[in-house]
Amino acid sequence: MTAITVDRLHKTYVVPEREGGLRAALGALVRRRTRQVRAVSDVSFTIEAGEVVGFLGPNGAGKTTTLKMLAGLLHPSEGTASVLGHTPWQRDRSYLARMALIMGQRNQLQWDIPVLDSYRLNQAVFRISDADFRRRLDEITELLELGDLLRKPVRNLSLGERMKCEIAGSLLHAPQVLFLDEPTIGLDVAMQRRIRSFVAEYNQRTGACVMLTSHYMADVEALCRRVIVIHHGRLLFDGGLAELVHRFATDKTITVELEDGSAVDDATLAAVVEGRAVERSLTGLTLRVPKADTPRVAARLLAGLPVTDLMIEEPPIESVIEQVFASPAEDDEPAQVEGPTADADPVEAATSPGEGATRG
Ligand SMILES: Nc1ncnc2c1ncn2[C@@H]1O[C@H](COP(=O)(O)OP(=O)(O)OP(=O)(O)O)[C@@H](O)[C@H]1O
Repeated sequence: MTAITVDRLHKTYVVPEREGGLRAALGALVRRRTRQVRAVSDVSFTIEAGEVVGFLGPNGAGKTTTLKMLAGLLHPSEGTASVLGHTPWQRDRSYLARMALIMGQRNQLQWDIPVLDSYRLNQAVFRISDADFRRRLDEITELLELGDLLRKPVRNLSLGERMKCEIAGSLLHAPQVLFLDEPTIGLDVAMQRRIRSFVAEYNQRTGACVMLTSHYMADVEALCRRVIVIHHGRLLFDGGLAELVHRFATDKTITVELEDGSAVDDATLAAVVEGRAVERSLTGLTLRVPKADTPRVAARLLAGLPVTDLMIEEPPIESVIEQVFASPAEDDEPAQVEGPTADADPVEAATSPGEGATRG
């Protein structure tokens, strides 16, 4: 069953443009200049129920804007989307009760009151029965090891503790679609791992569909078999993680172990690798070669050096992604227009009972 359908979605922000100085400020009162920032351009994809999909792109690619549209916080400029059969920006109460947007850099919980009190607030907002609330809270408390944290005011929690409590609070209404925007940002490696395994567990237990943005490739590798990559607002790739590496990786890494790594002199090594850059280690060496040259270079290494072991690998996902993101913009020059300054998006500015779980 398809959970999310996005069809030719566009979002252009209209932002006021002001020059410094009194003269410009006075001029702006009668004649305002605005600039259009194209954040999302013609993006289409579908996601099936139960899928966990990585939503990748460099800073400013349009990920958060897309997630905000799907969570109903922003109206698109053009295009349509359907999530669980709802049009997100219509903000039906029944839709808000079935999804959650969790942003690593935003707070949902009330700063000065104990975590549990914020959860009680969510219970009232989402009309969760006492029995369901207790059962879900017990389950999540155990999985995330929340323990005593529930009684502490949020301001006394560490970043990692707060993030665990934020995630737990956003799941008490048992959403079927999760939009996770950098849920592990700034957390130490152990906490990242804990959150990752919790998301995997939640997905397996409930069959919820998850869209995840993260700059940590470990999150993506652990959770997502499929990735959607956007760049400059446009969809660049939609497919398997392995396929992404295969399609975009131009090089392979060859690592060899040598009988006595340090004994190979520079001149011999340079001749064998034909002057390529080589990284030496205590036990051998590593070099990156274009895919097509891999068999020939491997053969030269085996013939020319005292090799005890040889490995050929795809480059790490981080470096493949870096390569993908390095591709130039097609037409991302912001269009300059003159006109009235746009007000804040009415949906984004709105407050409603559902906003407890859909912060922007
Ligand atoms: N409220 C806004 N008003 C004007 N421009 C905006 C607004 N929000 C985002 N943008 C612009 O839209 C583009 C896409 O931003 P968005 O936050 O969606 O990217 P992102 O992929 O989530 O980036 P990051 O990884 O840095 O969070 C950027 O050029 C950004 O400056």
